[in-house]
Amino acid sequence: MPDTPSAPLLLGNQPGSFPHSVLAERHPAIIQQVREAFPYEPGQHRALDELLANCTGGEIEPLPADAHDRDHWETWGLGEYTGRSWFDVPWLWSESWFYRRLLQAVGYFGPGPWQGVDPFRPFKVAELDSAETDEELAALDGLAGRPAAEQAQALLHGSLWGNRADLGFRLSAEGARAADAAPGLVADDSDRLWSLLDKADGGTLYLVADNAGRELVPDLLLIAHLLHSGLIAQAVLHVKPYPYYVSDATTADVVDALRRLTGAQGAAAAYGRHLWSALGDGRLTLRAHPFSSAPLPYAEMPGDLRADFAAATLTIVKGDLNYRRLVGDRLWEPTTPFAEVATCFPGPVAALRTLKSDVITGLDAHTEAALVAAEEQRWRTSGTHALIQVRDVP
Ligand SMILES: O=P(O)(O)OC[C@@]1(O)O[C@H](CO)[C@@H](O)[C@@H]1O
Repeated sequence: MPDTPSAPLLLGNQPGSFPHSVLAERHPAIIQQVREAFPYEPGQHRALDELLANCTGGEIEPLPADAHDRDHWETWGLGEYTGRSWFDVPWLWSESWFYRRLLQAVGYFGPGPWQGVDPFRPFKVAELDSAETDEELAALDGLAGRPAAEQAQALLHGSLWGNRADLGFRLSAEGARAADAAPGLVADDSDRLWSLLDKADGGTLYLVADNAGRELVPDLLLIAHLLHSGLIAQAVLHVKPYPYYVSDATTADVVDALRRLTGAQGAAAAYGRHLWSALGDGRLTLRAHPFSSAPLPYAEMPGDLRADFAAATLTIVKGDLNYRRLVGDRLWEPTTPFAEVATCFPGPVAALRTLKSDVITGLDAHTEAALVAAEEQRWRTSGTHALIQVRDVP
């Protein structure tokens, strides 16, 4: 085992830092957006008021004795953190706790009439129904005549940059779009990604999804293309067991995305039908493991999930949060080798992520210097840069 240096864990208790702004500003904004999107009843408004007060100035409270997931949260550190400020526990932990508590406040876990009603659904649906999605789907027809490898690379990039379609991020970073002029890959291991799949010749691709809508659609298109071209024989798609980080994909979002594809025209509809039948005949499988919305890094994944990922030819891990969970939610030196900090993962893994938090590894010194010279530290959180990083040996 290489002697990997460690780095400070990210907490939310430094005013002016990105994690602090998420806890102090983004979470209240999300509560407001959700409140405005639904005709909630008085009990839900009261619970949202309480959550707002608690998440900004209160202490972490225990779950009700009969909460269905109390045992999970006890295992994940709730006992240890109860009574502490949300700002003083690991940032990764307090963010997940926020979504767990928000769902509780709106009655998502029931019992009752609001059980299972996704508080983020209106935002996800609006995005899926948008003109931008129409344009992206129509563009597939132009790709259809190109060589398979070129199509695959274009769809990989679609999946990568689709990660900018993050509704929670946009709530507090509307200005980020203005920096469109200088997007760029800060690390690109895509050749290694393709060579892993090529070598397996009909292997199994796992994809750990991130956001629904305009990220999930290109993720699904990538999977459809790789299945159709025969580069992979099977795919496994990990989604969240419940609504999370505003736009994270659940099974319901996969169904919505597939219906959107099959209801489109041309190549998009063909891909949609292909995925529909792949689900029916077992070539595409869905998973919604409880640990997918756990407040912990992948280093702490349970044995059953570890065994599942170990079966993959390659696992593509999408998005910023999954990256934080993969390498550890720490302020690494940007040149820390990715392969050293992703050792927790039980098989070949590729991270596809746009940069939306301070966590970064695997940069070469020249790239880091160029980013700092151009943008000071803004490149870390602006969502205008992206990476493809691969660790190919377990
Ligand atoms: O995982 P995703 O959807 O790419 O990004 C999630 C995100 O918006 O949320 C976190 C802050 O709340 C950051 O890690 C990141 O900016």
